[in-house]
Amino acid sequence: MLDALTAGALEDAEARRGDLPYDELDTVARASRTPIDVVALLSQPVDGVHVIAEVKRASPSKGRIADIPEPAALAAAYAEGGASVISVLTEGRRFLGTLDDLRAVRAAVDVAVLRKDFLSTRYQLLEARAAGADLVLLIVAALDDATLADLHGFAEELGLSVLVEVHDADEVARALAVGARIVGVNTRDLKTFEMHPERFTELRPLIPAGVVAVAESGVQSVGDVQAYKAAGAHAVLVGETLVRDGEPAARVAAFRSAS
Ligand SMILES: O=C(O)c1ccccc1NCC(=O)[C@H](O)[C@H](O)COP(=O)(O)O
Repeated sequence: MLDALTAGALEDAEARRGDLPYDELDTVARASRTPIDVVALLSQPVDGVHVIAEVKRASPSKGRIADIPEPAALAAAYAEGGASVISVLTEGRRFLGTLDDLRAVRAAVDVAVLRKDFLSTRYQLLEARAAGADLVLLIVAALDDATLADLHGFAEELGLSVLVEVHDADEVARALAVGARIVGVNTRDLKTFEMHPERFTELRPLIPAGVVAVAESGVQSVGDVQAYKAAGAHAVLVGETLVRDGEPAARVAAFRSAS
């Protein structure tokens, strides 16, 4: 599944590259607004926990989840509720996201924005910066060590913060080896789609002080957030629960203040 998602995202980016060559995009990206330092942002202590609130229409595990005709309006609600970061899924084939969603969110809110996608090339990082992202996702399981190191270094050169996603101890070690400063433990098994919330608690001791720890996926209740905070999460990343909620601002605020 991960290989297919990564290959599809690459194919779509290669098609866009036909319209906007690498060198032109590089110029546009580097001239765009200076990204927010998300490492510093998520390192700031808060009473509760930082919330990364996701714009998510669909997923491989659930199919269509929510109609989101105006991602900007949803992002504004998330910001009103106190989200520290808005995550925008830009993958088109299974998550039904677009880079235009990210641009619309960027234009609507001042808070940090994450490009959540299956990124494997420098071109896709340039796209993220040009569209207004502050933070990009790199999934350790989808990348070999050399590519992970190259993309991590290039993202930082562009001023982008990087959320490095892991699923097990070996991947934590690989993330730290490239200098990851934000490590996200995805509690969803990307092969079986089963949820393993205990995985965050198991892996958290392997993430050193000074590195931001994010608990990703499956958060449904304030109790879930409290458990992740107690286990040492600086932030939680929440998608489905928020997009299904009729009052996303209130739900973000409740998660944000969980302690
Ligand atoms: O959500 C999926 O089904 C999925 C399947 C395969 C790869 C990635 C997938 N999700 C991406 C994410 O990481 C989640 O959207 C994110 O962590 C939020 O999860 P949730 O709160 O459970 O919607």
